[in-house]
Amino acid sequence: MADRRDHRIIDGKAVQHRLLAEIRAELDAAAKTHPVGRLVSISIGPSPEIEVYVRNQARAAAEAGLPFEQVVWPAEATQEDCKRKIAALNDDPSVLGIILQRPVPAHIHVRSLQSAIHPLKDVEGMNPASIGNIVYNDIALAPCTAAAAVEMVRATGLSMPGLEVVMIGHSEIVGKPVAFMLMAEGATVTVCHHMTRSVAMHSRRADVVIVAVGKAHLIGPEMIKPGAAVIDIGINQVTDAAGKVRILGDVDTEAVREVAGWITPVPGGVGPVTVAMLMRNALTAHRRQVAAGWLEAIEA
Ligand SMILES: Nc1nc(=O)c2c([nH]1)NC[C@@H]1CN(c3ccc(C(=O)N[C@@H](CCC(=O)O)C(=O)O)cc3)C=[N+]21
Repeated sequence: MADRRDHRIIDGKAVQHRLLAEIRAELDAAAKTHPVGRLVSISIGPSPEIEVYVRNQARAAAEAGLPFEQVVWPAEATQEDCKRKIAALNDDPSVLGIILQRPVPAHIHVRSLQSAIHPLKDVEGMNPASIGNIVYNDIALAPCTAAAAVEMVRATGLSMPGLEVVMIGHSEIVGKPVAFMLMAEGATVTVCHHMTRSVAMHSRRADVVIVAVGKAHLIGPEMIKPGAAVIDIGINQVTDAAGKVRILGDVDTEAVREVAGWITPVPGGVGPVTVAMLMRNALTAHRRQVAAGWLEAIEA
């Protein structure tokens, strides 16, 4: 585990607790005027990586004072069953937000279910309306992992206008939203992917390198400009020589931290902040529902 006292390590747990304290204060204030509904976290079928995330969602919701419900639908649920249940959650005023964990079983079309979640309850920011709004710089309900990466760049204190950022990975849930969100802050963003001829040519000139590829220790010290910030979004399960399963990031943290000016560890970096972003999106969804007149004010 990376040494926490090293000032180059951005401590995701510390960022998470700071954000959750802010969210708790704002939720307590919001609950005085309108009832705050519950966040419903849906998984379809069992999946270990989801278990970890949902467990951390429940803990963060408790810390933020947000009502939370975990729902597990059977792996054999049909697309129609799921759509019908999501429609019922959309219409239930006691439900504040809905997140559908990925992966879903192969027979389920996740994009179609994602789009079934009402945009005002889409706390994951994956409804095409939410994703589209990112292009219009309305990034209030952004995908949580992408929002967490942006929060980590903010935590470095680096001035965003003109910042040279290289995003390695171009997924719809991370790479693409991160690029748009940082452009909105004035950064110059280069997006690399598996067809990029030389990733190192780009990463070595970057002030900030963000990586979300899914390959353990893909990024070594030779790919980083001395003093640059390195944001590691990778979550790779690796079985070590002793047969122990470990979580490794896409960055060789111990080697790269000697070159980097800032680095986020895995675990303990972007993961906890992703969970905090989900809670912040829940607060945003509540506010948007109040503004849309969906919730009856509490009589003073
Ligand atoms: N619609 C959807 N959105 C997601 O964002 C999403 C998803 N589905 N499916 C699963 C993956 C995985 N994921 C994690 C987020 C945080 C931690 C996390 O908190 N990790 C801790 C370590 C885990 C622990 O041991 O507590 C850390 O990095 O420090 C883990 C995993 C989000 N995912």
